[in-house]
Parts: sequence; structure tokens; C-alpha cells
Amino acid sequence: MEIFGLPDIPVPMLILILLFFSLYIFTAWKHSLWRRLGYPGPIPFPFLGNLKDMALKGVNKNDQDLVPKYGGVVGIFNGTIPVLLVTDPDLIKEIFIRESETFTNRVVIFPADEVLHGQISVSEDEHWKFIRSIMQPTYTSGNLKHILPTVQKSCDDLVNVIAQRVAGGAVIEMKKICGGYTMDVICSTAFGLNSNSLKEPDNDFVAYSTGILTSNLVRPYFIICMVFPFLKNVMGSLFKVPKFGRGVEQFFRNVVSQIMAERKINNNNNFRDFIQSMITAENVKPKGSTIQKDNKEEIISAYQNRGMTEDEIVMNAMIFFGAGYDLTSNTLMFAVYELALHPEIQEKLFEEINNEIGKDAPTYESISSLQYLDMFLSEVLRLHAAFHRINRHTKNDITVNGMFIPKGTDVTIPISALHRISQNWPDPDKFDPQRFTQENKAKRPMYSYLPFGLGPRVCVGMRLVVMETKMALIAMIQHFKYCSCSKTEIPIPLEKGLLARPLNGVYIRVEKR
Ligand code: HEM
Repeated sequence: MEIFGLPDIPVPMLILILLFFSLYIFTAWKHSLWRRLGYPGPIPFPFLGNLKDMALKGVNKNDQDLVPKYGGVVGIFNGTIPVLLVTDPDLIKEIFIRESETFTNRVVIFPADEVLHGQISVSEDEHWKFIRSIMQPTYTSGNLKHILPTVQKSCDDLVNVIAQRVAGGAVIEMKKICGGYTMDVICSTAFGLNSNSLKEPDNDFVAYSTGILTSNLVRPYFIICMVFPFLKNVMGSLFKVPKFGRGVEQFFRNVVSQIMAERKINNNNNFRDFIQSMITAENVKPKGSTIQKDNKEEIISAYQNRGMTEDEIVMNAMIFFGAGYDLTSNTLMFAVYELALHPEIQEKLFEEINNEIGKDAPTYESISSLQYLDMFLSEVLRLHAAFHRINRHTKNDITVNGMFIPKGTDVTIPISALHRISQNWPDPDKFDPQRFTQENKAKRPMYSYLPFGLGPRVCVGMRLVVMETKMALIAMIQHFKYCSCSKTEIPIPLEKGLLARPLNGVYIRVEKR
């Protein structure tokens, strides 16, 4: 075909060129949204939006550059999905708390099938409320007191394993040690299982749990879903991309059904853990999983009558395994890293522990009396928050504090940037537990520190994490000293994805006290 006297262009080629230009114009129009609304932000790259910077710099570095440059609300694009990075405390409160009925759900960029929709972090609206109501009571203070001796048993194992490695002043890669501990804790406290991961750090529990939490957004499949969200469902049907790493789902299906079968055979109702709550809420007579009702209360009560399905139980058990192992061990690793880099802080912690509890195991009450330990862990979670970002999907057009937020916007709190805003955190990259004295905390606005998120979707495991990390640190500081060595990387390089994970592990020299 000849156009305007140009050489012949084959028809298929012409169609491709037209398609490309149509898509270009479509994405360029999408990318003009924040400019049209007057929200500041970097210029988006054709098609990819601002994904390129995120991929090159990493999510945390990208956000830490954008927030000081553009302020409390920054308009960017993940592909063509409009994203508002919000660090303004008043807006955070309005969106994540007061207007949580509009901002109930997370943004799910990939095609999630019905099974994955049963997982609390992906589930939506009344379905999420139902699942949350069952998982929420897992870590009440009564339950935490009940599991404390079990956690202490893992602390004793932790000390023994380190002691074996330390003879002769060892340099230890901390992920295996910290991961072994957190895996043992989550298995014993949530599932009544002995995973023995401290002693066998390469066992199946550890290997498969590593593949549960997705961190890297910049993968071709995700990028197509973000650039052309309308293709999400088509992509889901065309490519059966596994929800998790190879074999991961099947492994946990087997584990969960085995534990549940054993508990049912033994008819033992004395357990008060996560898996027992699931058994109690289980749908024993399948009544179909789709709930169709108009009224919100009716929908919730229909879910309650239906109970938890097998898929829901497995998916939510996997969140416990994944977060319990991975996120918590990263936090403990970063804590040991900061101990090694700050000998004076380490000695202050030792003195506090020695004065309050000596060489004994802590009680629930004595853990709370260790104020400097609390300040130390808070500072670890500020500088090394497990998630660099948390988000909510905007269900419908809404105006919040005079700001128009269109339906479909991904409202994101860039946690790593929020935790480094210099007005609230002077000299933000410095590790300084003094930021968390009562006096200093009172000087900062609420919602300037959110390691566990906020509002109705705040982290379910928060209280367990704080207790088990403090207990591990108490045991580790009571018995050993931690120092940096030639293999300790300063500053520590991180993976570029959504989770704060050290890129090359954490190597620390450990000595007996
Ligand atoms: C250092 C460890 C951990 C950190 C820093 C952490 C942090 C977070 C954050 C920031 C969120 C998102 C909250 C929001 O969107 O507002 C979250 C959600 C969640 N966390 Fe954690 N978490 C940790 C460990 C755990 C553990 C051990 C468990 C379970 C035993 C757990 C269970 C959950 C669940 C179920 C959700 C989803 C809640 C919902 O959607 O309703 N987390 N966590």
C-alpha cells in the first residue's frame, strides 16, 4: 500500500505501525493525568511511566530521591497505572484510616485467580473482612503469653547453634541463623510443628518459604500488566504463570493438610494457634465458594456461614510461613548488623539486659521493661522497614482534604522515604535509637513512622514480630558480642524490589562474652 507517495508498506506492517501509534497516544494521554490535575512528579517515560528509574535505582532509592524533591504528594506511573506517593501525615490519616471504605483493597497488578484471592493480603472488601476477622485474634496478649515458653525454647536453640559456630571467633552469615530461628518460631507457634530449621538451615520449610513473597516488580510479565492493565485478565488466561516459585504451593498444601488431619484424628482442641483457628472456621460441608449478595452485612454473614475453604486456609497459612520466616529474619539480621556497627549501643543494650534480667530468660513483663531495647528495635525498623511501599487501590473518584483522587489510582506510602524525611528524622541515615525516647516521639507527627502499616489492614503479625525479635536479641546479647569484619558491607547493598532484603547476605564476626 502506498501512502503519501512513500514506498510500499506491507499491510501487516502498516497495521502494526498504526497499532503502535494508537497505543503510544493512549499511554501518553494516561501519562498526562497528574499534569492535568496539577500534582508534581517526574516526567513519565513513554509506555513504562516511571518504572525505568525504579528498576535502575531500586524501589527504596527511587522513592528516597522523589519525596524530598517533590514533597508530600508525588504523581508517578507504574506503567500506565497512576500512583500517588503520599507522605503528608494528614493525607495518610484521611486515606488509610478515615476513608478506608474507599481505600479498602490493595493494588493487585498481576492477574490473581480465585485461589489467590482467598489470601488475606490480596482479598477484597467483605471477603477480606471475613478472613481478617478470623486471623486478627491470632496474636492477642493472652496468646503471646501462652506461646512465650515455646519462643524461649527457640532462643535457647539459637544460642546453642551460634555457640557451636563461634568456637574460634567465627564470621557468620546471619541469614541462615536468623532464618532458622524465625522459621522455628513461626512453625511451632502458629502450626504446632517442629521444623528444626536452626539445626537444618537448608530444609524444605526454609527453601520453599523463600519463594512465597514476591519482591521484584520489574519482570516482563508484570510490566505488560502495568503498561496495559486492560490485558491483565487476557494475560492471566494465556499464560498460566505460577503464583509462587516451583513446587511451593504444593509443598504447603501437603504440610497444611497433614497438620489438619492429625489434629482432627487426635481431636485435640487444646491448641490456641493459627492453624486451630483455621480448623474451627473451616467449611466442613462444601457449599460453593462464590457469595453473591447485595448488602454488605448479608455478604459477611454468608461468608461466616460458609466458613473458610481449603484454598483459603492454605493461602493464608502460606502468608504466615512467608512473613514469619522471611520478613522477620531480615529484621533480626538488620538488628545484628546495627549492633556490629555500633559497639557503644551494643554495650548499652547489654547493660540494660544485665541489670533488668541478668542471664535469665525474660518474662512477658520483663520484655516490656527493657526500654532501650524497644528504642533500638524501633530504630532498626525505621531504617530497615521490611516493606519499602504499602498501597491501597482507589475504588471510586474521591476528594480528600481538597485533593481529587481518581478511581483506579494506586495510593502508596513509600515507607523507606517516609522514614527518612529530614524534618522528622534529622540526619536520617544515621542509626540513632535516641529518636525513640518518649520526648522525641512526641515531637513527631503521627503517621511519620509506619513499619507495620496502618488502619484496618495493619500487619497481623506485628505483636509476634516485636516479641520474638526482642527475645532473640536478649538471648543473643546475653551470650555473644557482634563486630563488623572485612566481609561486612557498609553501607549494606539491598535487592531492588519491594522488600528490604540484603543483596549479598550479612557477615558478622561473633565472639563469646
Ligand atoms: C518484621 C516483620 C514484619 C513486618 C515489618 C511486617 C509489615 C507488614 C506491613 C507493612 C503490612 C502491610 C500493612 C498495610 O498495608 O497497612 C503487613 C501486612 C500483613 N502482615 Fe506483616 N509484617 C511482618 C511480619 C509478619 C508476620 C510474622 C505475620 C504473620 C505471622 C504477618 C502477617 C501479615 C498479614 C496477614 C498482613 C496482611 C493484612 C491484611 O491485608 O489485612 N506479618 N505486614
